[in-house]
Amino acid sequence: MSPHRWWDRTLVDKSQGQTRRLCCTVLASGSWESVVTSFMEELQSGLGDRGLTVSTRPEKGRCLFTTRNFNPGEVIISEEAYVSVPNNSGIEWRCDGCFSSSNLKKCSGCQVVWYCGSQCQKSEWKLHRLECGALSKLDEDRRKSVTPSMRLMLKLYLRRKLELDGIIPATSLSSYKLVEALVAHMSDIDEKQLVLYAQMANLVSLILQWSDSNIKEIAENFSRLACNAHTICDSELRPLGTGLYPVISIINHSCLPNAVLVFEGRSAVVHAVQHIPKDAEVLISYVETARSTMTRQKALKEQYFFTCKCPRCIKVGQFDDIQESATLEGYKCKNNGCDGFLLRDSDDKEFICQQCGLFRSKEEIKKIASEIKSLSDKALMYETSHNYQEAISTYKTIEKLQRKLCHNFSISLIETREKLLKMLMELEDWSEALHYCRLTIPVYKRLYPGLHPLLGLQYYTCGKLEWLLGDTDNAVKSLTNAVDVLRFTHGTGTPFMKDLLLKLEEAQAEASYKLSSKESEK
Ligand SMILES: C[S@@+](CC[C@H](N)C(=O)[O-])C[C@H]1O[C@@H](n2cnc3c(N)ncnc32)[C@H](O)[C@@H]1O
Repeated sequence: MSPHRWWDRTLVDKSQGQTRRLCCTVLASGSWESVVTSFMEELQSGLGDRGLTVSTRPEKGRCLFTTRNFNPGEVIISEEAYVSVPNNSGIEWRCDGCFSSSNLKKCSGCQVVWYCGSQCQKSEWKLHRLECGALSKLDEDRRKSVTPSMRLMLKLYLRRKLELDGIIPATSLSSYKLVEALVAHMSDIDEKQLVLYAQMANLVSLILQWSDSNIKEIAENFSRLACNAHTICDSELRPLGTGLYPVISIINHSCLPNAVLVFEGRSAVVHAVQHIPKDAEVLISYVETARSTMTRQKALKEQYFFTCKCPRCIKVGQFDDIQESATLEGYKCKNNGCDGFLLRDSDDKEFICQQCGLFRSKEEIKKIASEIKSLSDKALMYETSHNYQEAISTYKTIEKLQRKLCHNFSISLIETREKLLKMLMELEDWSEALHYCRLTIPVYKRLYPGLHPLLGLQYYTCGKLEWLLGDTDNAVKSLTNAVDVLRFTHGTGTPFMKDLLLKLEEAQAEASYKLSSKESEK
């Protein structure tokens, strides 16, 4: 029997068996339908007070709809993580409670989990007491091989146990029932992935050492996590960990979203980024929106198993979509004064500028692209070994070549400039960092129109650099631009936003002091 058939049978048959087993557990009296109905009623009543409702659409499954108007910047919903883990790797660790990376001490019991102090340790103790017991029984090598994804799964099962034992209460908006209701896409994942989930499930079961643990169910939950868990980021959108937010996970995707998901500590907060009328679907983006339709659709299909039919995606193949893709991921016109986009000619031998008609040879493009490729491998090597001087000089050469090859609004060019900006900031070369930051602003404005956190954060970086360099007037302008976006995407009450507003006030005060000093000198 081929492994494929074996997996098909095991997972599908056991899945049905498991669904029945759970029904029986939940159903002391009444039918499965009545359990689902009462669970949905509870969820609807929990959401009703917030002006939200869940409805189901054949092509999307569950969807989150509004039952009132939401203004730009308004919080649509916020949710604590049902379970979460920091992205601890062999080189970087964070506190399990607040994800901070300072003053960490290892849990003396399991030697796996870190805390920044007794407050975080205490707040996590109910769950960690069980996890610590399980991890402590492992030998050192096995303990070291416990990945964040495996810990997330362990915590999921331990939280379910605490809920069943009545130690952590289940509520209408936070319960394992909501986790079970999340899509798992078991019939869509390929055999290789199934085998991987099964191997991970085996390890989780080995760590839990529960006589009734069900490998198939754990594997299915791994698949659930893959399309429902969120990367938890700090206010500047740097990834810190992973969390499962079962209510926010009801929100579907659009490449033209009307809402954005940000994090305040481990709490997930969804803000409206435009006026959302009553009876509209709340939509966030699951993928980087500044990509061509083909790239976005590929990413959505691979991880979430659907074809997006949002207003941007239905334009696929139309002239403006082709233009957008060729600008984002294509080449530039040979004529430096022209900002046209290139398409292949009918013989597929050359590229033709769609604005001025100038030809560009495929050979020339290939040559520059292969130079960039070999330099990129080198630059990455320098970067990962923290040899920033060499990395910067190599990325500068890449940037020069990309300016010859790619359209001014190309993603690869902006990615290189972003890398240079980050490394130059690391080396405290503020003036060069500002040079690259300023180059990214017009591109960000085009790539992220409207209220997008990445545009706001880029203005913020620009403003900080300008202020550090004593260019107070421009710092005020950039920080004002940052506030104009981020007060909608991040709200105004977070420590990050309070700090930004304070910085803006200080920059404004300094600018007016400088102005009055100049006037009194006259
Ligand atoms: C995080 S869940 C969203 C909630 C989901 N609709 C449910 O019923 O639980 C992600 C899954 O929802 C579906 N989905 C999300 N956005 C979609 C869209 N724009 N079109 C079709 N399906 C979508 C896909 O099946 C995807 O894997």
